[in-house]
Amino acid sequence: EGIPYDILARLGLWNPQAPVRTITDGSERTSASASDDTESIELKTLEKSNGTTSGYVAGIPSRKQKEEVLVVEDGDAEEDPTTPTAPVQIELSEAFAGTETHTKDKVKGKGRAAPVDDDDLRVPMFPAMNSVQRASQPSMPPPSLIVPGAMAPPPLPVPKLAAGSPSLMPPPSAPIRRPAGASPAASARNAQYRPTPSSSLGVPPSSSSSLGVPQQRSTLQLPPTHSQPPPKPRQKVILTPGHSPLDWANHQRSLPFVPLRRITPDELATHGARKNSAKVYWTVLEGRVYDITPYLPYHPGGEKELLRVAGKDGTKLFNLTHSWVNWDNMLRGCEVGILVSGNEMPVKARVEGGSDGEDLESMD
Ligand code: HEM
Repeated sequence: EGIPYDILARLGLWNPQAPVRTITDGSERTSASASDDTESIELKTLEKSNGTTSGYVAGIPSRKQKEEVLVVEDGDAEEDPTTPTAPVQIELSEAFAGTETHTKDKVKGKGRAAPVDDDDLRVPMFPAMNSVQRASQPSMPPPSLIVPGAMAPPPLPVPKLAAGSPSLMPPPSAPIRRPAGASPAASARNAQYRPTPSSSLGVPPSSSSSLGVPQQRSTLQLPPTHSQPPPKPRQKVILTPGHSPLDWANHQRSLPFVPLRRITPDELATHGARKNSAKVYWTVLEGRVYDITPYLPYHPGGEKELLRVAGKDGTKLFNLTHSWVNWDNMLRGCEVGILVSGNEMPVKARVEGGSDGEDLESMD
């Protein structure tokens, strides 16, 4: 058991040239000093009590002997020699003045032969590795780790953050990717979240174009459709107050009933947008003649658009514009007759040159 003393000697924990060695060799007490005599006496006592000198091997004292001798040096002969106290430090300090001290526990505790083992001696760094104190003295290792004959721990790599360091590449410049269709204002807003090229903490830019990968479109964006031209902007007409569709529905019911009559294209033409002093406008939807004059201020598409069909058949244009509109129901109170050809008119009416006063019931 125990650590070979040659290893202890290499590690500086034991010096064969130290006075301690002469003390343990009881047969060589010829030119001892006063202190040596005292130590020899105590050694004899120990030999008596133990009855053996088994701890002495080739002039190198065993650890137990060292402890006993150290107890003697401590001046307390009755102290338990196995008590883990500081005498070892005293002895080693005297043997190697100016060098590092080691406690007995470190040698004895786990029976290890390497007191410089980092697992046992690892202590928190002070100053810290990246502290200002260490930076001012970069070559000075921690004093608690100095062991004679042992290598100092290699300095931990400290990252160099200084600009221009040849070991570090400069941060790549972040390409500014602007999505298609983004407004300059939106790009300006997003710019504050984009890492600047000078920032070393920014996320490295991922330039997909440099990798040959086509840039992905946003999944929220509708696929482009080139089959149809873009629709024209809707021409919204601001209706005057009190002329909403609901208002028209109420107003239509209040219109007086007009007996339906046969209306020729010539009579229809007299109710057109031009040369109409009466300002009464008629139109035809699927053969039925409607007076659209009261509806003009209610038309969501505006009066101008509605007057395009005044004095003529407006079925085609109506359906091209809004075929979904239920014109039959909307213009029920505005109906004035049915469109007939000139040949369908009675002879009397044709001779008289008009159909005014001829309703459909009288013609039947
Ligand atoms: C002849 C009887 C007509 C009636 C009863 C009528 C009725 C209506 C109605 C109810 C709407 C609203 C449709 C909706 O919001 O979905 C509308 C919108 C419109 N109408 Fe007419 N319309 C008539 C004739 C015309 C004509 C001849 C034109 C012109 C060619 C026209 C042009 C428009 C336009 C452009 C709109 C869209 C207004 C908007 O965008 O809000 N309408 N019309």
